[in-house]
Amino acid sequence: MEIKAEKLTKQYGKDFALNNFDLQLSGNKIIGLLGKNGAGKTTFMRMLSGHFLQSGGTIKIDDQSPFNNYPVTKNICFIQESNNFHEKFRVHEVLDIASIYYPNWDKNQAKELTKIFKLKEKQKVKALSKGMSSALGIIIGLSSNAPLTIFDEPYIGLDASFRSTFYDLLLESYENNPRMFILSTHLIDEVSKLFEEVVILHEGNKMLHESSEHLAEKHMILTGKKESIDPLMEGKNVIHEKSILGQKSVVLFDEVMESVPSDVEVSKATLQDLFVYLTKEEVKR
Ligand SMILES: Nc1ncnc2c1ncn2[C@@H]1O[C@H](COP(=O)(O)OP(=O)(O)OP(=O)(O)O)[C@@H](O)[C@H]1O
Repeated sequence: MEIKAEKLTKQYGKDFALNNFDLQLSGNKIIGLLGKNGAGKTTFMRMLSGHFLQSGGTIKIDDQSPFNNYPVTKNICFIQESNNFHEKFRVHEVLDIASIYYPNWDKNQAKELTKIFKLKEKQKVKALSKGMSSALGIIIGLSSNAPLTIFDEPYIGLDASFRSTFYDLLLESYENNPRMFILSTHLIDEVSKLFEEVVILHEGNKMLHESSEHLAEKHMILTGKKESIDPLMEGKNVIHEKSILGQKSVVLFDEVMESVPSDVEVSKATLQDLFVYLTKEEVKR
């Protein structure tokens, strides 16, 4: 699966939800799509899923536009934050409809996951709690076996234990049937270990697209006495700094330093922290 967005733009009145957004994704991997509230993540995922048309630019999946194009969209399963399954249906009916839409639907997997998430097949959608409704979306996302499966914060209402079950199942499903997953989340620390690649959207544009490995390599935290740290910061891209009681800690981005003085400690930031530092308003990149 090859995704290519070029100068992708979505405008609402005078406001741009996406503005000349370029992105290329390919291969079977789990990709984290991160961004602050309003960054444009859902807008991008909706266009990727063919739900609506862009105002400008192009979006192609394997060289085809997804909008209104079932041969493309049957291979895309988009699970949204609030699933909006029709209230009059029962759980098994929602699953039956999904099984017709998605050509690679795995009925046994859906049955097993329904048990794991403790959903009753005969229960009506309108009687599902928020967490149960999220679970139903997750069951569809995983059982669809769609070559491109997109989860937009699919865990609303799910408790920590079921969220952890979801992450385990996602990994298991990926290992059994490698495909492209795009996962948009604000709970970055919970899932960062799953991401092979990370995309950060900021104010309707791409701020960063890196493999997790490269992202770890291209930054460093330096901690030590202020006198030792200050000279190391000169001319460097410092995305965060803090000082406590004469001890200073700085985060350098896009910088590789072969060696540091012996009294300076080198460590790595979590993805969550990097995300926060990079998307803070005062950071210039
Ligand atoms: N239907 C709409 N009409 C007008 N503006 C919209 C509409 N949908 C989205 N927007 C605007 O587009 C921008 C991007 O919204 P989007 O939902 O894509 O962001 P997001 O990154 O998914 O945010 P969140 O993390 O809060 O879900 C926001 O400024 C939002 O207000």
